[in-house]
Amino acid sequence: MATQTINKDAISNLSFVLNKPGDVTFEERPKPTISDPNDVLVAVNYTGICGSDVHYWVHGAIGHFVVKDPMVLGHESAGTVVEVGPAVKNLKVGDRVALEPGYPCRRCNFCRAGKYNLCADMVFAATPPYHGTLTGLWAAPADFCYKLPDNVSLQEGALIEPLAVAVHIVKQAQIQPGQSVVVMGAGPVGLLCAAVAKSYGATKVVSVDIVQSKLDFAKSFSSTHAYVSQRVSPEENAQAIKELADLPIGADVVIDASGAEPSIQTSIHVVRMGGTYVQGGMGKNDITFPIMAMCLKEVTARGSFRYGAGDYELAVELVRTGRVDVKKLITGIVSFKQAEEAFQKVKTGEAIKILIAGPNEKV
Ligand SMILES: NC(=O)c1ccc[n+]([C@@H]2O[C@H](COP(=O)([O-])OP(=O)(O)OC[C@H]3O[C@@H](n4cnc5c(N)ncnc54)[C@H](O)[C@@H]3O)[C@@H](O)[C@H]2O)c1
Ligand SMILES: OC[C@H](O)C(O)[C@@H](O)CO
Repeated sequence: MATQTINKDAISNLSFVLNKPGDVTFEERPKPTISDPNDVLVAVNYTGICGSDVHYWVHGAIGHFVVKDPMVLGHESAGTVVEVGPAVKNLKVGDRVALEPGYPCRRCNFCRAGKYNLCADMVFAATPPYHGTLTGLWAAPADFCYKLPDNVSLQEGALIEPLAVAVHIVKQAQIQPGQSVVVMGAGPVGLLCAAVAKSYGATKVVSVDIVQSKLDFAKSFSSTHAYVSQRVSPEENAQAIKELADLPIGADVVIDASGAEPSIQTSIHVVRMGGTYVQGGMGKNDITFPIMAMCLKEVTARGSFRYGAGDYELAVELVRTGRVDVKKLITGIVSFKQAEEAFQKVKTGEAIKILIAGPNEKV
């Protein structure tokens, strides 16, 4: 099959580049091309801002990932296919897709086992040294681009990435119908974890945060209960959560989507004997952790990192079927040239999700 193209030359590849902490510029970068017959070229329509983008913008590093050279930010994107490689079977020009932004080696044991998020050779957008998706054109393997159903918008498509993070966390938690779930943190990831937990059949979903307005939103979104964490001991906060949600023996599952030390400590005290705890939040590298409570309760503790086989497909399906209404998380949409202002709003906590329109998109 011959390579199809549309109007690619008319598309700008203006990109939002982080030069060093606090220093961002717009730059017309060379257009990517299809280098593998299985690749597609996508015009990026919308990109959400993740906490990690903000972290790189402010600090220039996350753990051992350090921005040493200028790097294009962004990895939560949806776009429109403008060119397909000759071997691509699943997509055609004009298809609207959610972009999965990490490309594993496909050959190591983790990749072969479907746990490709653990691949040591992962090439992940906007994780140094790799450029991100706040750009005009993006080249990607076609099987990491997920066609959006007709009833799912491109704006919703940009929310598939954080939703896939939540899907992976909830899968790690192995939630069963009728179970109780406490979610620490009511930022985008925590909110989406609560919604996915509910769609997995959890009947009590308690959101915990330190900000009342976030919890008000959580209640309107999908949580059955909300608790404002107090400046008391983790044991006292855990007891108050149990009383609030009528969970005398504790919650079946606790998910941390905050990364905050007090919240992680409270989690272990609020989970029931034999319950499950999943670490989704990324905070300090090391914290004080209540190992005795974990040991005596025989807690099953798991980590969760990005997403793996089937997670993007399920995220798209949850949106298609209306089980998770990601539209409600979109606080606003700004033009590409307003990207820095949007970053500022996310940093100050003024917005849940702001989408940045692609450089070729009219707002
Ligand atoms: N595991 C992964 O693959 C993965 C992927 C994306 C994001 N993350 C991480 O998930 C976390 C959530 O992401 P987000 O985008 O929602 O971030 P966010 O910063 O918007 O949300 C974190 C929330 O935690 C709340 N919080 C802070 N201290 C708290 C405490 N003591 N108790 C309860 N809540 C508290 C904050 O008020 C905020 O609402 C972050 O740590 C992020 O780095 C992990
Ligand atoms: O959603 C994916 C995450 O934001 C990334 O893994 C980032 O936190 C580290 O590269």
